[in-house]
Amino acid sequence: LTTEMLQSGAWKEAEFKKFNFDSLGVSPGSGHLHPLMKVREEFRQVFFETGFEEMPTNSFVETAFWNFDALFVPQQHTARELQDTFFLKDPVAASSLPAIWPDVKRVHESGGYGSIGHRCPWAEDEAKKMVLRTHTTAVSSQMLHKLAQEPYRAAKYFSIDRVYRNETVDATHLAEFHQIEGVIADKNMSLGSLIDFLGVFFEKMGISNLRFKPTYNPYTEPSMEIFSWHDGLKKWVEIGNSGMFRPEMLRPLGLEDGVQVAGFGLSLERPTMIKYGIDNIRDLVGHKVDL
Ligand SMILES: COC[C@@H]1[C@H](c2ccc(C#Cc3ccccc3)cc2)[C@@H]2CN(C(=O)Nc3ccc(OC4CC4)cc3)C[C@@H](O)[C@@H](O)CN12
Repeated sequence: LTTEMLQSGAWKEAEFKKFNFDSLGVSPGSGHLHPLMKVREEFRQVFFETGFEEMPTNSFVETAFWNFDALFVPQQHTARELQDTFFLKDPVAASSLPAIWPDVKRVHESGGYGSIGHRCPWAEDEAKKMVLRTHTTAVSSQMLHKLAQEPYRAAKYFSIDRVYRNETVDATHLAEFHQIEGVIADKNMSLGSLIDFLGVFFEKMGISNLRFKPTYNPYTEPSMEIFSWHDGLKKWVEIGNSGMFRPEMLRPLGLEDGVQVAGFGLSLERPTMIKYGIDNIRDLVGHKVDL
């Protein structure tokens, strides 16, 4: 049946076969997950397999309190300056802070729980500022605070979501990237058990032969950078960061002495770019994505 047959009326004399309503028809070009979402799904399955529950990370905006202060990040830390953090203009600040803020202030200014603190001034107004979260640890701190409100239980939480850093962008860094974070709360958690767990976790992603290097994070002590030998590049590649959360963070959140919490993190973009052989992050995200 053609346009000409319809226009000339020739269709009236033509013989047509019966319409087959059971035919499948031409399959449409199907959609597919973005590479980042494919790799995100792989990590999510590994977390579920290892008994983690997913954290609610739907709020990109957090107070500086949860993003920094509750993590024992001093108010004078450079990470809290405009060059590293996106501060909101509206609303510029939260109207109030969680009830635990006096204990957080005390630990920052004069220590506690065996710590000498930062011995720097701590202002409520600084903690009330609204920021685009610079790490998903801003959610982990709130989840640990909630956990502390219940009778003690061991818990494993994870999140894979967007975080924002006001950094200069280059071929492998954008102001927005995805952080993968795992947090394990237990009464028998040690650095050794964290190292063992990380070996199991990364093995499930096909990454073995890990090496650990001491490093510094404001909210974890000890802290370790995680490295893996990359056969293609013939060199040790930094694949993440980890550590034991400090008592100066855990105790003001309400977690009792004896509860240890380990945490680790990596980005989603780096493994995705390596897996798909993408050199420039703009080929992964942005308007010109021809997959
Ligand atoms: C501002 O950038 C931070 C980001 C991102 C990162 C770093 C630290 C954390 C963290 C944490 C943490 C620590 C303690 C407690 C809780 C969370 C999360 C993401 C990656 C972390 N990194 C990173 O992802 N590298 C990586 C990961 C996987 C990978 O897979 C390959 C197939 C083998 C390859 C590389 C390391 C570097 O890329 C680093 O230069 C960039 N880092």
